[in-house]
Amino acid sequence: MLELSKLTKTYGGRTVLSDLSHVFEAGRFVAIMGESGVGKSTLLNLIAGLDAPDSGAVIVDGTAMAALDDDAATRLRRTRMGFIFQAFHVLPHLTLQQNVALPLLLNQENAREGAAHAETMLAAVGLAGRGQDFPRQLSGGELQRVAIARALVHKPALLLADEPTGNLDPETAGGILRLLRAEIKANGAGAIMVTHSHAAAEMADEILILSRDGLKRA
Ligand SMILES: Nc1ncnc2c1ncn2[C@@H]1O[C@H](COP(=O)(O)OP(=O)(O)OP(=O)(O)O)[C@@H](O)[C@H]1O
Repeated sequence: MLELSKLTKTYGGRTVLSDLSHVFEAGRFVAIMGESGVGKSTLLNLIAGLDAPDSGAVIVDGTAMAALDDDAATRLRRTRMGFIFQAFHVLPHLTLQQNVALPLLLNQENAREGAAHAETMLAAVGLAGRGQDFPRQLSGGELQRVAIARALVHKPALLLADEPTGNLDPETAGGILRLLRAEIKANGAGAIMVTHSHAAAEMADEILILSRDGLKRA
């Protein structure tokens, strides 16, 4: 369970998020939509711990993230969360198998088991036998499937995704989102997905709109 309590974030004197509170239930797939510049990515970054709020708290399973030291916060993020962010693209100099195994290695899983586990996950996203390929050999849609495999390989309780199908054609995007939904549901994971696409948002269990008044059901 993830609780946001009175989150406020300002940039250079401009308030982007003001006293925002919301409870995200475990295991629910939620889409967040809203006008450009309203603060959707900012909100996701605060939840991910990539940025800190000016005030308020991000509370994961009853623990306020700010109450943890850096190591504990990093550990919690690595084990409990998965990320599909534009900035965390697939690394070009690693094979697909190495890319997907990365969260497992960071979580101290041994390399051989990690590699086998990564291959299983690649197969689950339709890339069986491609583990030794490099990202340059893949299409945009295939790369996005690698990002999904990497985000879910360590079975996080919560997936955070920022425009996971932003640069894909509608048909490919639909396939990716069906896959994303199937994988999180198979793992019992929750997800928070920021998107401008109504078709993408329709794949979620619930759509929330972020505005100056906070998060409201669509
Ligand atoms: N690191 C930063 N420094 C300064 N201003 C920032 C920073 N990050 C975001 N902002 C500002 O905060 C506001 C919200 O940005 P954010 O990217 O969260 O909006 P968004 O709703 O995700 O927009 P879009 O839908 O266009 O991606 C914008 O005005 C943006 O310029």
